[in-house]
Amino acid sequence: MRKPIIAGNWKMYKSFDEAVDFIEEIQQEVPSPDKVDAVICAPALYLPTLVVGAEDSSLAIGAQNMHFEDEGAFTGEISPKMLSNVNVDYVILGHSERRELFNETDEAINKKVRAALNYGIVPIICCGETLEEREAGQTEAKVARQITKALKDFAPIEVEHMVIAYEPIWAIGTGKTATAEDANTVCCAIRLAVETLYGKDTAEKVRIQYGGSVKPENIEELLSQEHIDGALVGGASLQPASFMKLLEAAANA
Ligand SMILES: O=C[C@H](O)COP(=O)(O)O
Repeated sequence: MRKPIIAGNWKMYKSFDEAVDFIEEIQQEVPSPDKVDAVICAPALYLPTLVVGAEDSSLAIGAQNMHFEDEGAFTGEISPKMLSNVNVDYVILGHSERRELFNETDEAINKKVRAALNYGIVPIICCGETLEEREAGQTEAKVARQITKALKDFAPIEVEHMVIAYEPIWAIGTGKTATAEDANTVCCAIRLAVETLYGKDTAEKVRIQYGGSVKPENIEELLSQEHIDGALVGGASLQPASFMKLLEAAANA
């Protein structure tokens, strides 16, 4: 059985003080890493402070994006080497907001995944379809294409430790969730895409999260699905109480 992983994506929300208070409030309550991996992906500016704030707890801290180069003339960017210097454990890559608003390509995401692994940072690789693509019956082909490109040229042992997040774009921040069965079907298609590239053993080990209006009310049903191993959570990760409920549901799944 794959261990569940719940990752909060704070996006561009929270003041510095709110972020510090959140970590302080939950850090001793986070369930054991034997049961669930708990991650908060915070704005880059706050990462070093939050890593220190969470260091005696089971909570890991992640970034929401990074460049693929170690260093260089890339104004405004943050490198995997920099994230590693401040002991960041995870990074979200290829979120639909970055793909759509900042023109991130599959090729760049593939390079970022490579760079994250080079520094021992676990990538959370996002994929998902628009409403138009869903209505045109293109969902599974779209996510398989995104994952095939993002996972190009790795060793199976590297792929096992990656996390994939299936996030239908129409479900993000809208209150609309894919049904648990539909989400499971797409996560199964993603696992098959991984199997095609790296074989069944590897595909069985990769953890696949669902994301898109996940909240305490729907997490149990989502986690009860065979191919859903956790959640990437926006809105419901912003309040300590709702984030803790998601962690508890995953720890007891
Ligand atoms: O990365 C998180 C997703 O974009 C989901 O956001 P949401 O839970 O607010 O729908």
